[in-house]
Amino acid sequence: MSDQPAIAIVGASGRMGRMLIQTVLDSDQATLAGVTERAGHEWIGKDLGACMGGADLGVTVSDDPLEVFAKAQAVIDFTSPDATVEHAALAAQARAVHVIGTTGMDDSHLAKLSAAARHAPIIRAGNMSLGVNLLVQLTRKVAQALDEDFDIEVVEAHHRHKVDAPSGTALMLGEAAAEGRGVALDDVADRGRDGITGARKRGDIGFSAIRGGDVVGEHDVIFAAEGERIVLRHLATDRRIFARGAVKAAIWGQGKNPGEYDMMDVLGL
Ligand SMILES: NC(=O)C1=CN([C@@H]2O[C@H](COP(=O)(O)OP(=O)(O)OC[C@H]3O[C@@H](n4cnc5c(N)ncnc54)[C@H](O)[C@@H]3O)[C@@H](O)[C@H]2O)C=CC1
Ligand SMILES: O=C(O)C1=N[C@H](C(=O)O)C[C@H](O)C1
Repeated sequence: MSDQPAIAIVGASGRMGRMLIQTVLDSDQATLAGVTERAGHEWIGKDLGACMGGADLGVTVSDDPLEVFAKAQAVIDFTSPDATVEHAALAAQARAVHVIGTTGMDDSHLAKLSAAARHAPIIRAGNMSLGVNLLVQLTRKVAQALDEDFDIEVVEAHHRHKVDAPSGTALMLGEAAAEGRGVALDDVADRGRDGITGARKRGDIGFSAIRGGDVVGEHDVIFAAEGERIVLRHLATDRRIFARGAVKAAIWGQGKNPGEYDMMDVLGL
């Protein structure tokens, strides 16, 4: 076996799936173990290269994750919460590092991931880019330095196909702001303003989501006081930043003990 990890990509035809496959194929530090799509998808049983509009790669798109994971040291998963939970159990069975970018998880999904992480490492982040993970750190620091005279608002924009809101990144930023303030996000989050909402509650952390066109991902954390405003901003213009982070995580996770990790661990932030 080569010392480069073989990586399985699930959700091969997705916006992130395609980007991840290309990133692994271009990497000199990892190889492609195989790819999956959901049962019934038109790519199943076909050659991946042809599906992606190029020459044959000799890799057949599978709908059997366990068969693909058995050949892999890592699985990268940007699919849906229900699919990710199923993949987590199978990746744990195969003792493969599971890198999860999927967002929109609820508490029951997270509990199942924690159970799987008892058997193999899981690295999960709502955003795998270096820039956003730095922004998370900055947000925590700024929130720590300012008092509640500064109202905190997180504003995010994404493409028209995104199905969850607020984005995983917005929630990471909100969590960091709450931590900086020494409060629990659940106690202060204001996620759905509409109609006669009443004046803003002091100390709340507000979230707003814009959906349209092909926006890759934009996040502002606004600290607004009387007479001044600080805006921390990240603009993603290319999904490669997420794919590079995920492949880095898959490599970093090799040899790690079972448990739950995030991109702060991978990036050493
Ligand atoms: N953490 C991060 O850095 C990022 C996270 N994301 C998240 O990744 C997820 C996917 O995003 P996109 O690629 O834009 O969505 P997409 O809808 O383009 O792709 C998802 C793919 O997963 C496939 N899929 C669904 N169930 C499956 C199953 N059981 N087995 C195999 N494949 C299955 C779908 O058929 C689809 O091709 C979302 O939750 C999104 O928020 C997206 C970009 C960056
Ligand atoms: O769905 C997306 O596209 C993205 N999802 C992630 C999120 O929910 O924050 C990361 C990135 O913003 C793109």
